[in-house]
Amino acid sequence: MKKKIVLALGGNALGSTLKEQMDAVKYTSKAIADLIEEGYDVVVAHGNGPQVGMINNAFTEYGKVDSKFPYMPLSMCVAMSQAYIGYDLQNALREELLNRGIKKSVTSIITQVVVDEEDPAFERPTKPIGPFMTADEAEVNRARGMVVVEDSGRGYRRVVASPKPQDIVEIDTVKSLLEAGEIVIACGGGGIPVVREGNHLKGVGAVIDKDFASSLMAQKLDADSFVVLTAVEKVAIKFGTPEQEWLSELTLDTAKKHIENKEFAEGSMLPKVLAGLSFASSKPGRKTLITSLEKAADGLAGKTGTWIKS
Ligand SMILES: Nc1ncnc2c1ncn2[C@@H]1O[C@H](COP(=O)(O)OP(=O)(O)O)[C@@H](O)[C@H]1O
Ligand SMILES: NC(=O)OP(=O)(O)O
Repeated sequence: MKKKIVLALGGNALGSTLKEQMDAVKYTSKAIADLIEEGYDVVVAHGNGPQVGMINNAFTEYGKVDSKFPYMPLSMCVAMSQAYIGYDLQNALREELLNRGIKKSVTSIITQVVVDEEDPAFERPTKPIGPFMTADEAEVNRARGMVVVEDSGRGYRRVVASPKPQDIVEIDTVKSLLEAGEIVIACGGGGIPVVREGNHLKGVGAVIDKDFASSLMAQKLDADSFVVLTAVEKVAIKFGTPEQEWLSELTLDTAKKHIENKEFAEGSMLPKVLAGLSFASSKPGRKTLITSLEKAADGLAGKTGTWIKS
């Protein structure tokens, strides 16, 4: 039987600017097409931090030129980022598959993800979006009402609320397309954050973490494996120190111990490990792989990467 996998693509698979994105998606599509050729049924999710920040900044700047222009909600900017990235990614993947003689349609689904309006994350913005800033630019933007934090010595970045995903509105559509043998791109940028108001879905100002949203999607699709693709081949403890130790496997217990010891950086590796743990512990037999895009096929073949198993 074919194996179902959900891939979560990190920032290095997409680039930050349009030129970088157009180049990166070609490269990324080759790695995804390799997995499709190997016989995996694939659903792809992706991040949007740089892109959603760029879109939001563009509307803010335009608002200064045209005072009649209405405020553009962050939820709408997430929707735009899904289309902006999905358009390039689905075309690159479609072309790569055709070049290999594989005829499969690739579809990006505008995906809404339900969050809890009472989620404490709304009171404590943590998700970095947009470009890095200098200390002076950070001050100017703080005066405009943005929350800006210093990011691990790399500069300053705007942060926004990042509530936990509770439900995926379009999950049945994703399931149907997957069962029909199509390649689906869904939960882009963690999904458009919405809250339910009866039959109405109201967009809210936040950016959901794509690792948490794609872990939830993998659980709802009953995927065999959840695969988090980032810039490192494995997860490490004592990361970035001379004692750094790459890990091939994390059990639920060892992962919890390393989390308590603060081995995984908040805002980068920690959400990946937590999202991976959530999938691996949701049903016996489910496994999460964290590795790089280049090593995805080797990782799935059990040759590398960090596997999280229950
Ligand atoms: N313990 C760790 N093990 C491995 N990488 C880590 C660790 N802590 C932090 N990192 C860093 O986290 C990065 C992944 O986070 P990030 O770049 O935010 O993800 P994304 O690929 O989704 O954009 C890795 O490339 C690495 O530089
Ligand atoms: N939404 C999201 O998690 O984006 P990044 O992966 O780019 O941070």
